[in-house]
Amino acid sequence: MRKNDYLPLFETKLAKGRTLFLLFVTTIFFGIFSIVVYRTSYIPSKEEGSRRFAWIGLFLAELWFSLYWFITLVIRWNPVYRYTFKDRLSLRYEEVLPSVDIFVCTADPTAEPPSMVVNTVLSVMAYDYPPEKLSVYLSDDGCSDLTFYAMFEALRFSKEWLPFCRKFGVEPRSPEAYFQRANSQPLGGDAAKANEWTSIKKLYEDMKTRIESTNKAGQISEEIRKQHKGFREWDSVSSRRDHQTILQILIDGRDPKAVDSEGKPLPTLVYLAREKKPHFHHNFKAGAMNALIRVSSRISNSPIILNVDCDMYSNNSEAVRDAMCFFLDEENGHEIAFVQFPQKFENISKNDIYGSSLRVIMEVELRGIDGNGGPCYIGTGCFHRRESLSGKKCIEATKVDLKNKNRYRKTEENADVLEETSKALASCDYEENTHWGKEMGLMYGCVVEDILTGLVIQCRGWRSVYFCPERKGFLGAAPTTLLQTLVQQKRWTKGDFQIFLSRYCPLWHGYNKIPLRLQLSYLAYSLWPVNCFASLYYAIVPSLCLLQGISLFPQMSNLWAVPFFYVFVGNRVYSLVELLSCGGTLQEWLNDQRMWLFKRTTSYFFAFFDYILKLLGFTESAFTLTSKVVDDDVYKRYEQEIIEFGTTSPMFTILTTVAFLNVFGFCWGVKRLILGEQSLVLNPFALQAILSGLLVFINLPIYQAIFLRKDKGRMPASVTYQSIMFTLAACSVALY
Ligand SMILES: O=c1ccn([C@@H]2O[C@H](COP(=O)(O)OP(=O)(O)O[C@H]3O[C@H](CO)[C@@H](O)[C@H](O)[C@H]3O)[C@@H](O)[C@H]2O)c(=O)[nH]1
Ligand SMILES: [Mn+2]
Repeated sequence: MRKNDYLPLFETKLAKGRTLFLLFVTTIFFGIFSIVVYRTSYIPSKEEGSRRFAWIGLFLAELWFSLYWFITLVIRWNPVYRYTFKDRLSLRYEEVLPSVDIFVCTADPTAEPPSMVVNTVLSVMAYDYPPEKLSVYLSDDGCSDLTFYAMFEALRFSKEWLPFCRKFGVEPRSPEAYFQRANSQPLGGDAAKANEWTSIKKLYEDMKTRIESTNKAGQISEEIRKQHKGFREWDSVSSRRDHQTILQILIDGRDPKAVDSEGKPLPTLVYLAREKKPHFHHNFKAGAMNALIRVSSRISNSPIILNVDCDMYSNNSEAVRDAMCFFLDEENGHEIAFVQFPQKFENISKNDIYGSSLRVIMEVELRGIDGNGGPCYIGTGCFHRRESLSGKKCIEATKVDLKNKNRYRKTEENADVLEETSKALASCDYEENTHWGKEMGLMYGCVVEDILTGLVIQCRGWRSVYFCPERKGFLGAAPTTLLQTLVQQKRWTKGDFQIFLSRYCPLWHGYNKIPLRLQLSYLAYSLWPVNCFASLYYAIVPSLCLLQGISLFPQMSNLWAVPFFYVFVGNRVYSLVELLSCGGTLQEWLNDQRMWLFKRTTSYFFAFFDYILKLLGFTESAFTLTSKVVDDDVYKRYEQEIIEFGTTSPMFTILTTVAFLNVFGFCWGVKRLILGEQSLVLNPFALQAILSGLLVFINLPIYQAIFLRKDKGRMPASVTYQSIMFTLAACSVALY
């Protein structure tokens, strides 16, 4: 055994059941191999023109699926589980814990209500960590005085909230989430405690009411404006796209008067709206983060940076300590650039109707990618080493000593002076002719700045770690309508594809820098959009061929049908078991299957063409913000798990057209099975009809939305008409 001092601060365990997995994979592999043999040895002759054509297309689609299957296999090869020892951390380093800068990003007071932002900010201010070592920065790309006002309220409420959290070990430390959950049982029934609970709850609710009514009014009253000098800044703001830098240190942690109601120090709290000018590209979230990196380096300069989206509150007050177990580990800590926590969501419907919990990605795939060399950076819930964001390679980095005895950084400047002198760091032209966005900070030019930045950091020799504590570290808001989900997926898909085709392609850029299996893991996401072609083909052509009487699969009695069955059923059963084993339900699996079809035929398809249009210079990539608010009516349907259509969108037209084609194909298929002379097992159309039948089953909610539903979320008539036209066109092409 090693000396006590050197007991590691974290440990890594490998997943079990690998032999079984290997066995299963081998059988699937033989299945795929047999399909390839069948497809190549029975290619229809040239005389059967259209059948030959359809056959080869199907074969190509199957080859693509096989390649993609191989990549998902690489991801599942070697999942790892991480565990931390926070008690050892406290024993060894309690006095010298590193300080942490926490960045929260928000961009629009309408899509991201200030009352939500406040909760996120309060939750991270209340971490179980020495408060004098925490600095919270809010970046407001919406440059909204409403959001600033909410921060001002947070500053006052934190003086009561932080002591309350400490005293009662509150979890989670977002007041909204806490009061929603603990409502029925205020702290175990003790009268004094109950009183305290009631009074802080009232304080919170009053604050929330004030924030929301101010928000509704759309402006700040004169009375409030007098209470903080910061409000005056908005006198010279003409629009959110054109304004000076607004930097306000709301709480200055160095100030001995900055204490909570128990006299304990408060964390530093800073509001920043970086400068915006019409002619400067602001690079969305990556630009905001880079401005924060610079500004914070003057104000607190903590060696560790945590970044969260404004909709993702801290759900586990010990998460900072968990992260430190990795960074401070004597043996492996020095090469770890970031510690990524999973994205978990609190607003998932019972059976995750839109598949937005990303359960399999979070529970299975990222663990696997961690085993392959380190998880990707997924934008939120991630602790970074400041040094690794500065563009340095791992071996070149000075490895600043993270340990820190000093309570505060020694800057003599008082807060007002500090504000003035730091402003320039967030101005539009600061980055001109610098390496920011290219070598330093988060990378520009990609709508998934997170994935790209993570990849580049890993290629500089840094490691990363994926950590899923039992009590979820962060909880966010997932999109709650079908269209929002598809649009979000489109942004991700487009961004990942853009990386694939750029000079940062994991295959070239990562060559010899990161392990091959990590390069391949990145491909799983980069190649998402290409899936659309194979999927659209498989969802449309076999159905159309049923109309025309072209058979594309072996008869059921034929031995060659076995691999088709086995590979299809085997893989579906595997995905079901996988989902169930990480806590999903059967219905959730079905929903997930449907969403995969929907995403592949719409989001991926549009992402692909958007990218091509951008390449040709027709469009600029934009970051379409996911709205975090929806109508009550819409939300009710979400909770009842009724799929929301309700608006016209080309995405819905595609979905509906495919659904109609499947119905036609299926009806014709059934007709052929009934009228055919052979029995079912001998009928050459049986497998194809089953395929169309499955697609019809998956698409059932679409037919419902068209024909049966009366609510506002039903399919708009114009979408239906358009789709009928497309369907008829496709059918007539197929038939004549
Ligand atoms: O110009 C912008 C646009 C967005 N944001 C912030 O970026 C975050 C993510 O935006 P959201 O609309 O919630 O997108 P999601 O699809 O939910 O975000 C996921 O995907 C993004 C990359 O596409 C990552 O940056 C995020 O961390 C990740 O959660 C939010 O806090 C926004 O306030 C900005 O600060 N400035
Ligand atoms: Mn989000």
